[in-house]
Amino acid sequence: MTNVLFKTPRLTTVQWAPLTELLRLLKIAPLPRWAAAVLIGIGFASSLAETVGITLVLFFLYLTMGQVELATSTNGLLGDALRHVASYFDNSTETAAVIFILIVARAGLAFVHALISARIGEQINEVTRNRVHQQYLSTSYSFFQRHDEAHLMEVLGTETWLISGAYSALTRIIVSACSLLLFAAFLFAFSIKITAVAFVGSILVFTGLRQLSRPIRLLGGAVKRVHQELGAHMLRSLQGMRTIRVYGQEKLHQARFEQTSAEAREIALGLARISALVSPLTEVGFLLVLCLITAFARSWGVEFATTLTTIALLYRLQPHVRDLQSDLLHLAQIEPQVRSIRLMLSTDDKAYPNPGRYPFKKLNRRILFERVSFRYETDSHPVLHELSFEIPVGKTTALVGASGAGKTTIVNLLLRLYSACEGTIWIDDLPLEQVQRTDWLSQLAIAGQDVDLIEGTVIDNIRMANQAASKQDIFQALRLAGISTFIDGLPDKYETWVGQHGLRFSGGQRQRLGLARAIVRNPEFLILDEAMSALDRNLEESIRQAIESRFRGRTILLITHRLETILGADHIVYIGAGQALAQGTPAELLDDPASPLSKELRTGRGALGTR
Ligand SMILES: Nc1ncnc2c1ncn2[C@@H]1O[C@H](COP(=O)(O)OP(=O)(O)OP(=O)(O)O)[C@@H](O)[C@H]1O
Repeated sequence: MTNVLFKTPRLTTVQWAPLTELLRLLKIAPLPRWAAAVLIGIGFASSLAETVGITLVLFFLYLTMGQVELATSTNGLLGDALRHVASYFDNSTETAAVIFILIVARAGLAFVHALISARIGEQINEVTRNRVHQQYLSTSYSFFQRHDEAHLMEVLGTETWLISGAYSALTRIIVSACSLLLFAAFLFAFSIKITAVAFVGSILVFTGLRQLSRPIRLLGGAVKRVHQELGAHMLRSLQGMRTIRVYGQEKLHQARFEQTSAEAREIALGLARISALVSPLTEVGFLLVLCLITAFARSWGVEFATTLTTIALLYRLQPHVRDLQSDLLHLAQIEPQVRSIRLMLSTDDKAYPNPGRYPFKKLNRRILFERVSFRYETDSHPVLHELSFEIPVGKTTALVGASGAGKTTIVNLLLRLYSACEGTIWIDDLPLEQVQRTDWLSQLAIAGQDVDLIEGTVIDNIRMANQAASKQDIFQALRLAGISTFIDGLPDKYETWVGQHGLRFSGGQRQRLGLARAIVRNPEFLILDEAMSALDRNLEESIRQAIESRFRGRTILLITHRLETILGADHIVYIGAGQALAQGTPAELLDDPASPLSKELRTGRGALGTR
């Protein structure tokens, strides 16, 4: 990913790459149809008001200096235009009034342009933000394994906000381009020769300034990288706060943060230095062009009025060229961010979970794994290899096996976080992938060893599993999970704020919150993946009994290393090296001297599969 983002396109494409990139992004987050036409129209009208205004200002000067005769005797279109103007206005007050109206009109148009541009820009920001967020929630779960959190935060939290700026720059580029065209048309009509000199000179200035685009783009890429690194440092410090302090790593982490922070400052300064060059270089470049024009005009004997008008127009043209350059450079600077948003929004390189076709009401007979193989990465070793076993409905099945045998992976497949690479998981008579995902998940709940607590209150955390749960349901679930007394004793009780890691709760309390969360869903199929591993035996036993009586007749999948729990199950599946090595009732497995369960029992362990 990082390589793709910072890969530098061929030099020939570098100049216009930022514009192309933005236009490609805008296709994904489309503009209202009328926007471009209206903005170009306003830009054009504004330029027209400006060019006509300049011509009138010149006429006004001739008028006040008593030089109208001389000016209107000029040949060519300028003479025609001035004669035309002279036939309308014979006093300076009227001319000044029209100039004033034109200036006000231009200012009004600029205001309307800014309003529309801001409105559409914010709309694009919003659409982009929402789509990136939606992308995070809808792409395959494995997508997140390949991207670091800092990058995902940077794209959603920072980069999506840059799009309105990019869009405003684009609209200003359109307006500046309109102005340039109109100025060029006026100049061309007044004097072809001078326009040719101005054109060649402007192209040289423009090309010279465009050379800044490459370093700016590279620095823009560096900004992205350094921001991402800063984000990674921040996440590390916040998420690893306890570890950093426990191991006394504060100085080291502060030093690393400061180093990246200093790098960010240097890059920002580099950008500021290059951007600051635009204005003086444009001014000097245009001054040279004006000198050239004056020299050529003299040697070609061009009339004074024509020379003066073209110079005035060219002088007014200069800010437009400068703005155009600044906006193009701004786009070049944020191109890496625009590209990263586009790549994030692109659906071509991403997989999406299959929503499934068939509605699903109730699990009736069994869940069957049939020769299921799975690997996390395409080229990695399979974690599950032609695994076959059954989870009978309405019973408690214990999944046993050594650490790393693949038990949680089986749960991940059942939760449809991943899909089997080969083989089929049957839900009664339907392959799991074909069952409507939302229907299937509505029947399911999981409590695990590590509980994903979110920023929010205790109630918010429990409601993650069931938004419709009443407070009464939540209290009952917490009671069943054996944590209600503790919560009742907290100053804010159920409104107590639970941080991301729930660090104010002990490991066992966090697990019980996770259990309450699963219980409140009232599932037909409950998965307990080492969900009580942090509890003492007595507490585990009492909660397990409470859960069993509450969910009697429903399907429970239990992953545990505790022997008593395993022996209390209706059905046991023993997993080893990604395969089911044995399965049956506890009695069947204990009676079979070859079964791994009876072998382990003979070794006299109190816990199974811990090797
Ligand atoms: N997201 C992942 N990406 C790559 N490999 C993974 C991922 N999750 C698990 N694995 C690998 O898959 C194998 C099985 O892991 P799994 O968590 O399913 O084992 P487990 O039987 O639940 O172990 P434990 O009892 O220790 O929880 C391990 O070798 C592990 O490294």
